[in-house]
Amino acid sequence: MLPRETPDRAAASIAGRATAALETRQLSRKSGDRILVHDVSVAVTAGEILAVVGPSGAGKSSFLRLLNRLDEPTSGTVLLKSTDYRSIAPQDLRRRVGMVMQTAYLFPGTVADNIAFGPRQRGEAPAPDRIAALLERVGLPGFSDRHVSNLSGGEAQRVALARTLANEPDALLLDEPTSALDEASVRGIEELILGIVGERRMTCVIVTHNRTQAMRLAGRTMVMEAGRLAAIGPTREVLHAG
Ligand SMILES: Nc1ncnc2c1ncn2[C@@H]1O[C@H](COP(=O)(O)OP(=O)(O)OP(=O)(O)O)[C@@H](O)[C@H]1O
Repeated sequence: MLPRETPDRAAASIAGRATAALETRQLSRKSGDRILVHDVSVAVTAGEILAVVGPSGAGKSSFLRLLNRLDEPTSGTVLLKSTDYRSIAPQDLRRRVGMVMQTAYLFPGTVADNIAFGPRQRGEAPAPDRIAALLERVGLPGFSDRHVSNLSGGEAQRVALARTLANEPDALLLDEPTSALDEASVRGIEELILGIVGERRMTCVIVTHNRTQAMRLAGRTMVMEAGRLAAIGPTREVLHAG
């Protein structure tokens, strides 16, 4: 039996839902008999960073990939600003929910070509000024004409972020975005993430194996174990309890 909700709790839960920019409802994915993600319900608000931590193989990346339908849920769904994401056209969904992976998958060409890619697909080629402004924002002024093969790992991650920002997403999904970088680049990328999420009021979900990174970035943290949500709460409480 479900626990009964008191009127206060019910009101709080309705208020929480009203402000949730991204919400999963009993989100699950199986592959054959294998449970990758099971029954995860969580709501994230605009401007909030939620960290997802847990042991290797716990389903963190699998969970993230469900949030923009890179993989399809077996059951449950995701709401984006209260709209079921299954009713959003895939191209629009990918624009609204940007993703940056551990390694930046840039295609051969210049930095500007990469940043213009998303908008161009929608017939909205961005002006050079706009590309320059995005590059300025990610700390790469003057990089427009650089070929991506000449970028360091940290620079490539900054370009990946700028490419995502060019789509003006509502939500940003980050899968171990700094784990392939040296320590000096890590802090720079973390500051960038904090800055852009705050100023654009984006919703951000970051998978990280690095607990101190979760402390630095995320107000709340959820712990996954064997595909399930094992704990969620303020990062300090959750990680100190673990
Ligand atoms: N498409 C798939 N089919 C079957 N099993 C899969 C598939 N994708 C992932 N898995 C398995 O599901 C489990 C969860 O994988 P996932 O990559 O989501 O975990 P993770 O918590 O992100 O791990 P890590 O921290 O090592 O990256 C793992 O055991 C993985 O081998």
